[in-house]
Amino acid sequence: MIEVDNLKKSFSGVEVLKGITTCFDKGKTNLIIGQSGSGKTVFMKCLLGLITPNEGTICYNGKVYSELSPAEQRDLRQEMGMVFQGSALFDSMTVAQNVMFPLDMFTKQSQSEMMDRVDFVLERVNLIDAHNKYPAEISGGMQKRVAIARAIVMNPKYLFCDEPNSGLDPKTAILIDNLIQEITREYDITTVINTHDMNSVMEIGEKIVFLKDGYKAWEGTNKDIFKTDNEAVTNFVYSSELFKKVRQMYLEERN
Ligand SMILES: Nc1ncnc2c1ncn2[C@@H]1O[C@H](COP(=O)(O)OP(=O)(O)OP(=O)(O)O)[C@@H](O)[C@H]1O
Repeated sequence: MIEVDNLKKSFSGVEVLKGITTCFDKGKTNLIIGQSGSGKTVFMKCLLGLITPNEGTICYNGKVYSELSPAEQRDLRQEMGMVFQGSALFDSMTVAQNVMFPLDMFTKQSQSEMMDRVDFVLERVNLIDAHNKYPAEISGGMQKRVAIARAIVMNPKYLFCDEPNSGLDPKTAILIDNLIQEITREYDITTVINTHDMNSVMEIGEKIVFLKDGYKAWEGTNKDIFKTDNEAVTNFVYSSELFKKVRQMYLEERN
């Protein structure tokens, strides 16, 4: 679980996060949504320990990050997995080498132990024959699965995904969403996903935090989002005619 209390961040006197309080539950897919420039990336970088907030606290399973020693902060960061926008695989490494990279960097495991773990996570993301392929030789969806395998290879307690569906067709995007949700539940991970994808909001939005101009303007579940009359949320989520119709049908069905 990650608990965020009154988080504030400014750059050159301009406040970008204006006092965010929320929490992200274990075993759930937690989504951060909001318009471009609303502060999603800065928020996620604070959660990753890459940006130091000016005020407020972030508490990871009971441990307040700013109160930890540098060594404890380093240990905590090793409990975090990250799926970057665009996958961010090393082009010159094979799939297996990409996935093994964190184990090689941060553990003292033997080659065979690391290989076993790589086999296990690649199998978990349904990539059994891709070990020796290079990123350029596999599809975007497969690259994303490699990125997920690499993010979970260290058995993280926290998983952060930045726009995990960018560049994928809608069908593949749903497969990736479902895979992230399954893994989150299976390993009881606290997963936080930064997304623009309304399909993800509807499919896997177990907790949604909506940011607007650096504030938390709304939070709730994908079921709540159908019912809310918060204008900022409805303007954002239902900017598409299709989603307006889906919402209308949902509300009619309930009445
Ligand atoms: N290092 C920085 N220095 C100064 N300003 C920054 C820095 N990082 C972000 N900002 C500003 O903070 C605001 C929020 O940016 P952020 O990248 O978090 O938005 P976002 O919601 O992730 O947008 P997008 O959806 O387009 O990625 C923007 O006005 C941006 O210019």
